[in-house]
Amino acid sequence: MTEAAGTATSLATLEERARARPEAFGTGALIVCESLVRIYQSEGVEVQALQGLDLLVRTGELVAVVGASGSGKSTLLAVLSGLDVPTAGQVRVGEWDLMAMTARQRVAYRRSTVGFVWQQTARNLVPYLTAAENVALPMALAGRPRRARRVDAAELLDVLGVGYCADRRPGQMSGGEQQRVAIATALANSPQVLLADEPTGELDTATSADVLAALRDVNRDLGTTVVVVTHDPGVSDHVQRTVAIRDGRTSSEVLRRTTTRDDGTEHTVAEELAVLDRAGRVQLPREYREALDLVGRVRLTLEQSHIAVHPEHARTDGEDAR
Ligand SMILES: Nc1ncnc2c1ncn2[C@@H]1O[C@H](COP(=O)(O)OP(=O)(O)OP(=O)(O)O)[C@@H](O)[C@H]1O
Repeated sequence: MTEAAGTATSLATLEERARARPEAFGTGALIVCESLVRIYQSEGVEVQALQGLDLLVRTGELVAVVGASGSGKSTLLAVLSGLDVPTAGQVRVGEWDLMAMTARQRVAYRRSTVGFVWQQTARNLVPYLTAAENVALPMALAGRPRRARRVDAAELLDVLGVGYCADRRPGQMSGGEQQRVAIATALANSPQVLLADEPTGELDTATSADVLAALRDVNRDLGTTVVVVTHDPGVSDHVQRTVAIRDGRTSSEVLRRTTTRDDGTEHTVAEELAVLDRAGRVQLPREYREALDLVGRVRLTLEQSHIAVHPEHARTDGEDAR
């Protein structure tokens, strides 16, 4: 082999290796949470609200985040909304590095990039302003001219199906109407991301379904990326992607896909997947652990198409020890 040919070969090999190198975590995602940790100090006791949470959300997705009380859902949303800063990890929304923003950038981020809807209807709307005035308020703060504010506010209320509430104050509307006006208000400055923390927490089942449907409409019709936090596991029946948080980490996801049968009819399939984190950790569902009495150490074997987990004292040649 000539020297030139040898050089060409090694260059090609290097190029191939470079191409094969995995992309950086979160490349192409709108929201990137990587190994997020949030530790609170409360009366001398440390509470780890987030314990290395990874989450990626692409532009245009609607994601529900579910989990038991205390699992870290609200902490995650407070971080994404720019209200709280994690103790460690990386968090990015669009171009914004939320770990490294100045106070001024934080205000700009909260005004332009994200909109929020909270559980408490009273926290979302100013009680002495009408629905139209509430929606127009963030537009005024952003310097939008009065006439444009009026037109855009009316249009947003129509999109949310509450145009008829334009001249009513929050006290003159039902809980569901107030939350839909709150969504319109959160969308006033066309944020890329809408964050909703238990927006249906104070509503009955039927009204909750309406508010979730409104979030779906906003996601589909306006293209806004939506992250909605709820303790209601039933939400996964209404959205395509549900991320479950357990002990401050993403533990599993339910994905719903609509497929078309040969006869043209559509049906939806929901599949629950465990989440493998960046360090290779996966959380085994409690039912599985209890069924096989898995505690402490387990034995892993690599099979051709899967990895098997055996109780420590089981034989791994296909036949369990008695
Ligand atoms: N400001 C704080 N100071 C101390 N501990 C806190 C603080 N905020 C949250 N925590 C603790 O962090 C953990 C996660 O709380 P977080 O509110 O994120 O959970 P959650 O899943 O939203 O719960 P819920 O559904 O009850 O609102 C809990 O143990 C909580 O007590």
